[in-house]
Amino acid sequence: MFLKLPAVDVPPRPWTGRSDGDGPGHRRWWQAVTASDELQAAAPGRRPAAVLGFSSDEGVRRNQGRTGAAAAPAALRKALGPLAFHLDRPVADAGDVVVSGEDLEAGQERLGRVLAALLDAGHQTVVLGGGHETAYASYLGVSASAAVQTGQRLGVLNLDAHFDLRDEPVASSGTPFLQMARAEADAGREFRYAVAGISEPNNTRVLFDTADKLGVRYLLDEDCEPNRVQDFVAGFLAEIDVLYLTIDLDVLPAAVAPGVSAPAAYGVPLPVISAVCRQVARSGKLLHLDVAELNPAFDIDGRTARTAARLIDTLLR
Ligand SMILES: N=CN[C@@H](CCC(=O)O)C(=O)O
Ligand SMILES: [Mn+2]
Ligand SMILES: [Mn+2]
Repeated sequence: MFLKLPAVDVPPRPWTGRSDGDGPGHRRWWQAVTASDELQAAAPGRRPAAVLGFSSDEGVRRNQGRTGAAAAPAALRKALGPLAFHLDRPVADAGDVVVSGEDLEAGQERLGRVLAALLDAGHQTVVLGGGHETAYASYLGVSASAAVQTGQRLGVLNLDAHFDLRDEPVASSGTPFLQMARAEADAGREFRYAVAGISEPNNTRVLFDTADKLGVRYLLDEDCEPNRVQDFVAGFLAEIDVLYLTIDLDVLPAAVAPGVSAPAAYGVPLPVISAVCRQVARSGKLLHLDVAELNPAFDIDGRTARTAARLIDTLLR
């Protein structure tokens, strides 16, 4: 029984990559990924993964950043394609939702509808952003999913140099978590939001005050020493049932993540971020994940996309 999904804007295309042969021992991601027309409702057991692109620049443009993130889903697939496939679950590509012109809100709603359908059919979902306005699109899907609607406690863990809690008249890549806080309050739920990697000089006093008012748990980039991050994440996971993990690639040092709107002068080292991903994967609580803010136009050697691809691979183990 194939899954009927709400329409995407660009259907999945065949993946490409290096070929060492056809046998299972030679398998790479591009040979393993199937198109979403082969997506089925998940049988009990290891959840199949579904990848969905959110091609959007509009949030970054509204937030006065350097645009280019609309090209990120394609760049992320290109970086994932040649990786050796060691996962013990199938992966399907559901195509892309594309933000056309300035209508960010309509695009976020479309993404949310497809995502909720994938989640409710039992998939481990991965959204390839987009600027960090991707997070609000992800939230629309996650909050509409049966898991959250039936009362499971949702936690949002953001790996980011920024709070993205801006109070602005229009939504942007700087506002998604304040939008979520308001939506959760409207739904009568507690907003559980934690951020690791906050750069003090890159967030104003107003943003810290907003975080404190909302009860946001955060760890500064300079405090992201391995044991401390592990305790921080473990404490957060203990209070929730299902996790939405969002990785803003500007949490990483500019040397490994130059291709973002706002490269980090300090950044949290990749081994620390990777350890968080392993911890989250092991927890069994990961409902949904996304990666955001990749800007291929500034991505020297594809470093940022390669790093993101590796983290996605780690999270699906
Ligand atoms: N997505 C959010 N971006 C940051 C950008 C900061 C900067 O450009 O320095 C923010 O709004 O805080
Ligand atoms: Mn950021
Ligand atoms: Mn962000």
